[in-house]
Amino acid sequence: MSTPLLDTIRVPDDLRQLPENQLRQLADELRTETINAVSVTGGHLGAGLGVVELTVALHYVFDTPRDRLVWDVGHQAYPHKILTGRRDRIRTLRQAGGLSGFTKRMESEYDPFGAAHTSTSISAGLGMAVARDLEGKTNNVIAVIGDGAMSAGMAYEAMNNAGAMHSRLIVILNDNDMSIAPPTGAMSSYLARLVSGGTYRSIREAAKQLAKKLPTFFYEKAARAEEYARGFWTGGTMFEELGFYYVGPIDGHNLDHLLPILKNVRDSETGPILVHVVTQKGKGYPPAEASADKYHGVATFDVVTGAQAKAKANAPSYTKVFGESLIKEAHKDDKIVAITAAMPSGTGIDLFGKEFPTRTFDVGIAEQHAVTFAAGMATEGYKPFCAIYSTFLQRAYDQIVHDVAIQNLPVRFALDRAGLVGADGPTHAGSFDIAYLGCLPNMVVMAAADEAELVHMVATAAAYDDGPIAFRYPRGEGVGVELPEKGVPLTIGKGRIVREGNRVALVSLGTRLAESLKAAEDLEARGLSTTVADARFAKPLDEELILRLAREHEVLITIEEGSAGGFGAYVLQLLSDKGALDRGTLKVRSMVLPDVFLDHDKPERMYATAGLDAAGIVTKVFEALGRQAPHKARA
Ligand SMILES: Cc1ncc(C[n+]2csc(CCOP(=O)(O)OP(=O)(O)O)c2C)c(N)n1
Ligand SMILES: CC(=O)[C@@H](O)[C@H](O)COP(=O)(O)O
Ligand SMILES: [Mg+2]
Repeated sequence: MSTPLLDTIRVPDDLRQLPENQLRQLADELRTETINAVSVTGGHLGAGLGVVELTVALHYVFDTPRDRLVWDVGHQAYPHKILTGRRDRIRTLRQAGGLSGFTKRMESEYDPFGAAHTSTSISAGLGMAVARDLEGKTNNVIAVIGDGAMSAGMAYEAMNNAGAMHSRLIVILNDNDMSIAPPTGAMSSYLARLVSGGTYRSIREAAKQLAKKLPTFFYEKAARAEEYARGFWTGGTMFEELGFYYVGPIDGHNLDHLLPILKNVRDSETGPILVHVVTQKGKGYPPAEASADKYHGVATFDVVTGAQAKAKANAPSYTKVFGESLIKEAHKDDKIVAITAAMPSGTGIDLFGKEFPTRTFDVGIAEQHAVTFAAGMATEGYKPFCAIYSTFLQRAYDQIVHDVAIQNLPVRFALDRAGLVGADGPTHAGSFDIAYLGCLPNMVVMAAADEAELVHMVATAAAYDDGPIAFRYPRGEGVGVELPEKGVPLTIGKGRIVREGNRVALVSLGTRLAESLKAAEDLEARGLSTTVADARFAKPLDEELILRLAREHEVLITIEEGSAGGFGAYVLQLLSDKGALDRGTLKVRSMVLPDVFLDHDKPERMYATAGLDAAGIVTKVFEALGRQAPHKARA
């Protein structure tokens, strides 16, 4: 479909020149362009489609970028990117060197705040609003937050603060009654009651709501624009109790409603204001409307049929292996329960939930609560498996330290998306968990080298009752090894030798094992006999194994999919504490992710950039030996 009107818009200033009656057409073209772009790049689709009209209306009514528009998460900001000077690069979304899939300050002045984790927008917006007040400036600050993101504690901390500050902050609650999965929790039911049966506040009603509170509201004009009348709702909302002016719910796809209300909100002098906008995730694209959860994040797809390109899987995903292993363990032990923070399908807890609905808890986007909730269950003899992406567990660090580790409670942390994740980029990389968990007393930290190892680690965690235990595994499919019939608990703190040599020792933690084995082949062909060990545990370390490898080899290299301060650092500390570095013959190197936030790309290319592939390992060995790599011997 052609996009003649959209073709005339490069930046929002162009959009603001249009007469209002052309905005409907612009929104339709913007929706088409969003669908077409995501069909070739893959990425987050449903959320963006749901805010097309809102995006047009916000840029039309507000003076962006002078007015600050903060999108929560940023996964819904593709239409915003198209309207803000990035249309020419929109088909590079999430590709190497291309646009980020989220808002990013470095990318555009129209992205005043970067995001990707949820529920930060009200805090950031309030900070901007208060800074504006201190500077005596007059620009608007608008935070757009979803109903799912509204389930996180941070959103309430921000509203609590904003309600008392009286700063002129505008919060748009984009309520599509969806998180990634259907939303859970009392807040979700509360919002549903406010929307009650899909009826929206008409312009007249919204006008009355605002006129009561906002002196500048042009009630009569707005009332004339009303298309239909409904009963006037008079109750107070939770948001009003918190100190916000509340207006809504409003049909977020109806520009005739959105525009006058946003204009009035813009022109009011009071605050904070919350505009409750009701939208549909996936709006305007039938396959996405029919299955909002499936079209939250998509692979490339056929626009006509909606069919997504599915790469042929050579092995089950780690996520699925985790979910199925946990089910097996739970059949043997009825104290096992599973907890997810709004990521049931992403973590495989959806599988567990089908088998054990009463032992599955989706607590909403609330990682901090998930961890302390798990701690509480552990005090009563339950065996909680808290399945959280490595990057999102960062949110719950104090809960891990204060509620779990100090009390030595046996909470099991299943850390999916460990290491580099690819298209979601640095905000979603699971880079830090080895460092942030390994430094905690009482904590056991494991990393699976392949999917079979993961099965055993689930069994290990199920059997281990002496304190907290974590195991990490990456995004995507396994390496294709045969899966064991059942998991067998590992001996805590014991690694394994995978290949024996005598000159170089490669000690891998996690799924770099495959690259370590490739590197060992290469080194062997260049005349260096190489041992490869799978450490399995970052904590406690297999001291005996590591000290033996240090004694018996000239070069010892640690390899991990994590930041500095992790496994390599623990090994170095052990070697130095035990005097293994005092002899002067041993050459030790640790291979970790570089001290930069790596931009999105294919994970394997990112690992190559980081030097954490077979070639990088070989290079590191020869660097340690202080010489160039010789040619490989002929086979
Ligand atoms: C801290 C954190 N936890 C989990 C996620 C994963 N996540 C991304 S979007 C999303 C759902 C957000 O729902 P909502 O705010 O309603 O936005 P919608 O997609 O419905 O537009 C979740 C759970 C995240 N990005 N950040
Ligand atoms: C925006 C967000 O945080 C999620 O949608 C995330 O992108 C999902 O990642 P996976 O595709 O790895 O489940
Ligand atoms: Mg939502």
